[in-house]
Amino acid sequence: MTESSVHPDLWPAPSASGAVTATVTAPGSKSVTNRALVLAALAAEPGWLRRPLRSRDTLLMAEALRTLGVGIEEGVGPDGTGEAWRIIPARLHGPATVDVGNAGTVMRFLPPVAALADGPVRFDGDRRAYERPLNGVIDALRTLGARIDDDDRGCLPMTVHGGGVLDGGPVEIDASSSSQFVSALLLSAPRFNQGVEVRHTGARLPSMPHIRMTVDMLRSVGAQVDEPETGGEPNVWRVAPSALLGRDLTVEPDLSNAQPFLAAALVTGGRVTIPDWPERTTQPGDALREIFTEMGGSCELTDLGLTFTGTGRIHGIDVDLSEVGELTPGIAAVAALADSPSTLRGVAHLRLHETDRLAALTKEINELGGDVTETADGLHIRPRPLHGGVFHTYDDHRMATAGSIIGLAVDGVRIENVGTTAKTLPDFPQMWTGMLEA
Ligand SMILES: O=C(O)C1=C[C@@H](OP(=O)(O)O)[C@@H](O)[C@H](O)C1
Ligand SMILES: C=C(OP(=O)(O)O)C(=O)O
Repeated sequence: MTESSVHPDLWPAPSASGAVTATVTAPGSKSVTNRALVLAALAAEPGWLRRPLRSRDTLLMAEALRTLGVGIEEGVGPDGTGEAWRIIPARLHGPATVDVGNAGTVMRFLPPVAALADGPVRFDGDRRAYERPLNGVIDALRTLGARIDDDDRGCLPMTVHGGGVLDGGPVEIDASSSSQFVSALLLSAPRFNQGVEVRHTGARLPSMPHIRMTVDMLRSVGAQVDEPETGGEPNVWRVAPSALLGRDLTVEPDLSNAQPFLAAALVTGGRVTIPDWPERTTQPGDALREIFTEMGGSCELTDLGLTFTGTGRIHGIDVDLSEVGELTPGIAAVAALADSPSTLRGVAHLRLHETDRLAALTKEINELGGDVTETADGLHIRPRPLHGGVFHTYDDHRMATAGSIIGLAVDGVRIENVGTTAKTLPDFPQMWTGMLEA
């Protein structure tokens, strides 16, 4: 187990002296980068990954794949522009130890890859990673022919005893606690002897855009996928066995990490542009265009990117966030500053994220004078005048950015361990102060 650190350091979140006007370039998407790395590692030929996100979660993914034998050369692209990684697939092998940190994508996407490796692969990670559900992946892999030693606990640490090949075939899983169970099985499935048929049996399935992202990216490297949204059976995904192409992929900016910057325009009545906002995307962050508009701004997608303009007034919202759960902390922060109450629904599974996000948001906003209550599947937020204080972050990058949003409007907010943003956005403090000085 890698210890999650206790950080005595407190970062004074800067308040905004007026309307923020800035252009902020968001680094690459975590979810796209880590899917692209897995697919490139499983391909039949080398590929390129341009503008990859360089953060804790993606560097852990790259390091784990290297440990399994994959070549990943970090450098600039063939035309000399921007960062590009060359990924050279190779025979996957153990013995190896994979550190997943607290990355859901690493702890869920890599066990199926390890099942295709020759030799034992041990998985370990942060203390919190031991508590995050993995049973959907472990049970499914056993059904599909893998041997896994997890002391029957259904979570980390564990060892996948890869046999070099995996049968694959039909499997039922309950992915109501994380969409990543489904994505994990689909991503490696072209390399299973029979491919896979995943049938989700649970009552709910969160984060559907992330499953769409998995399906889209599989298809873009040549995989054949049947899925519910293009005429397939409800709750069933099928991936045929096939070789995967090595591609040249440019990673989109991380729209969920663009959230705090867009929120700054909303909260201060300013204007923020995020260049390279994709016209079409499976990223859940695209929903911010609608959600933040409803909360009091307007947005425009042009050749310059997405420009969001605030009005200086923030309205409460009643919204089901089950599809876009990772946006919840940022929306809760804005809602705490609104002129009317908000209800955020459909996100019970956030209790199993980096921290219990529903409990953490409730406690931290209330300690600044707020009035937030937890519901069975979300939050009620009644705005109150807030005051300064310490905003604890529980090793959760999105708690740190949420606290910073509040700090724009409330003097004296200090963020505990702002460095935890390195999970997906290592330069956050500099980007944030840069935005305010622009
Ligand atoms: O597949 C992915 O890249 C992700 C899926 C979602 O997970 P859950 O379905 O567990 O919420 C999301 O919250 C996470 O940040 C990234
Ligand atoms: C839930 C998140 O991360 P993970 O990929 O670790 O699940 C997140 O980034 O909000």
